[in-house]
Amino acid sequence: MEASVVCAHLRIRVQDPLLSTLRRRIPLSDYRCLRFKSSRRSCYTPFIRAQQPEAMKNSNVDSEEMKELGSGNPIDDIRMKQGITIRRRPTTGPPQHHVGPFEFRLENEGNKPQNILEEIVWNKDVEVSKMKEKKPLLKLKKDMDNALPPRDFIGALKDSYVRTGMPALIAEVKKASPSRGVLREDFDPIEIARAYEKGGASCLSVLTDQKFFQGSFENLEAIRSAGVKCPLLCKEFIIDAWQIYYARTKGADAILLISSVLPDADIKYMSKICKLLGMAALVEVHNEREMDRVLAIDGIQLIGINNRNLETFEVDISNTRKLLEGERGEIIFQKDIIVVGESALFTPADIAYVQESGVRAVLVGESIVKQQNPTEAITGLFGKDISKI
Ligand SMILES: O=P(O)(O)OC[C@@H](O)[C@@H](O)c1c[nH]c2ccccc12
Repeated sequence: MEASVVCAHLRIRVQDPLLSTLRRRIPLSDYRCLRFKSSRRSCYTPFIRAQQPEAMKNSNVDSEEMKELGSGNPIDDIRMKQGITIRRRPTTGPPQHHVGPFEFRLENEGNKPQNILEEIVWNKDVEVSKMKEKKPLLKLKKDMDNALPPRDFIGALKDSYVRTGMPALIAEVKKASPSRGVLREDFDPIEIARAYEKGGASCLSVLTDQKFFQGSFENLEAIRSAGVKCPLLCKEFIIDAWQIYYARTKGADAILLISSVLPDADIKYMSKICKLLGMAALVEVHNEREMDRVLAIDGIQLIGINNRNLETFEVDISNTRKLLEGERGEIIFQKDIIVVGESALFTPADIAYVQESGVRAVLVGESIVKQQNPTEAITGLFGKDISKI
């Protein structure tokens, strides 16, 4: 007898000796401590999960049932069901796979991130653990008493849209990116922030990731302390609620939640924390599936459609249009959600295109940060001086 089961990355064949041993010889109560070495395939070491799925209990498991069982790991199951391809960093050894009642690791499988976004997230995991150790949440909460008060990020976008009839601008203070390299050598964050404000930006986005974007929390704090009035988005890869509190202590008024990284439960929980702290959450989506997930969550007020795929770096501004067509656009309209068109916007025609698609705000970095005079760059991008409207 042989059962063939498929999981995310591989197909394994569980051979007869293993299955029949499972059926005949193992008392159910001993499942948790057993470990099998497969003599035929030395590359994997399946062992039995502590909790037995119901279907295993009658011990007549055939290949079809095995397929139905799912991974048995609730967190992985949820992520998979929601189409989240970005995996969290395995803490030790190669990643663990789950097939029906089995957990196993492939000894030869590299413990490497599959794409740049995954690499960033894994790196962030290590970084945040260290930061949390230095400053546990209780201490951090004390720092929040001294933080400058949060400002109305969404209100600023709405006011600007109503006033100008053009998408409100979230201008990004961005030195470099993994896809474009260094965008500006003479990078003075405060000077750039002031220039953006002068050019008519409603809000600013400040990259804080050091390793991949050459950003920092010092930049965020410095811009806030310099008296720049535009509300500030902390552009960070958030994977832990601790980071939201940290961003608040550094003067952030909004944070980014990336739906290809975070399951629905995290998005719900983290956006609630934002509300409690008086901050906004910009929830980023890149495809229809992510958009549908986010639209099904109550209380989401701000959605960003990224025209850049963070896994492959491909850019396509028609993505904004695609995700706002038909029923999705209707729901967004009814819920009065503000949609932000993100990335790869360079010309007045690009701005007009995303506005016609239904966005009320845009998030722009490269095209304005690269130019010597960012104030004039904004006028060039919109085709007019939006600071005077
Ligand atoms: O520089 P651009 O192409 O104008 O893009 C700005 C912004 O949309 C981009 O930096 C961005 C969008 N979502 C992100 C998530 C993480 C890091 C960066 C981003």
